[in-house]
Amino acid sequence: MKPEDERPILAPGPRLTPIEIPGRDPVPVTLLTGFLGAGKTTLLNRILNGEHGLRVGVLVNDFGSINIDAELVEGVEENTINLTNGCVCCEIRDDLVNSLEQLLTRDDVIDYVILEASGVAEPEGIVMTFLNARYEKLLRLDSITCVVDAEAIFTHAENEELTALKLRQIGFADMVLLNKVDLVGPTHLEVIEDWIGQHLQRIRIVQAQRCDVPLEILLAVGRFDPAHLEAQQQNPELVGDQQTASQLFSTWNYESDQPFSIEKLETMVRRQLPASIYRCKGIVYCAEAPEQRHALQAVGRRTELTPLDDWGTRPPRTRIVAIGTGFDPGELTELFDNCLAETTSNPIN
Ligand SMILES: Nc1nc2c(ncn2[C@@H]2O[C@H](COP(=O)(O)OP(=O)(O)OP(=O)(O)O)[C@@H](O)[C@H]2O)c(=O)[nH]1
Repeated sequence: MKPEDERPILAPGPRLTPIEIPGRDPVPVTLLTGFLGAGKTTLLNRILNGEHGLRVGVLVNDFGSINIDAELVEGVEENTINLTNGCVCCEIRDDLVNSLEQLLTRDDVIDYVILEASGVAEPEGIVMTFLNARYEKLLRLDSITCVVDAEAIFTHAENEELTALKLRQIGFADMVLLNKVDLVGPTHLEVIEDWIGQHLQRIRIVQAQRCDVPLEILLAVGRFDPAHLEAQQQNPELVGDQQTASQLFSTWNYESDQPFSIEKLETMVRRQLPASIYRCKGIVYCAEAPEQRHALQAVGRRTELTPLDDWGTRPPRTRIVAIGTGFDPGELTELFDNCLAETTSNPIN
């Protein structure tokens, strides 16, 4: 392991007095990693809706000033903490630390913690936070599952930094969920498994559609292995010139009280979203169903617009984020503005 002063981004920080709550065992923590849009929230919801009988505390981190993921996590409002506007691996590490402490020192005991990292997060930095001596009596890192999008894993492969980040997310995990197998054929799956095998050894890979795997391989599995972490920290395939998420990615936010036309929005996102946008997601106010919230999901140009619950007492308001590199924010705003229901001139062709 490198000395701490050489790892300004990755070191856990000098918080060395262990926190202890008498009579409480360390709480197991599962870390969900994986690139933007791979299926982490899908997996989180599957776990939360599964039959495990655990009181789960959830930390969700979105990169961008609007945390859409927190709105897409199903049914654990009071135990969900949003970590917004940065990445828990670096920019908002203190928020992660504070939120963890808040969750784990509450009077009403949490049995399990799941952290969904943002899709741009460097996993090592987060792992080092969990391994801080301050938490050795408070939590136990149980496992790190990396979700991989079988369809999009090689998208933008020409961007070496992006590919290196995806590889690090896989390399620091103790299990890979090769997800979205419905979108690719068996040969492509073999190519991905070979690619992972060429760079990394002994990584368990489980194929899945919509992250549908048994809970038994996800929770309380005790898979985290410090020796594997140490080996990966020295693995020449994974070390490299790590940049912070905000150096590598730009975010764009959109908010509006005016309703969208579902049809215009879907068509625009499918046909006109710039290729430099890796991920776009949001909660949408639609003219066709004004009482109901809709979730907009786009990974590349693959798009889903799905109805959620009613707005209820919340004022209807669209909030969308996009993450990518080298796009023109003004152009993006114009594209979305053109999909508002009352806009008559729409350049979509
Ligand atoms: N076809 C298909 N779509 C999937 C599968 N799993 C997830 N999706 C869709 O992929 C999109 C992204 O899924 P999320 O679970 O939000 O991905 P994520 O990793 O949490 O995304 P970020 O948090 O933004 O990085 C959504 O539209 C999902 O419905 C799958 O196995 N097959």
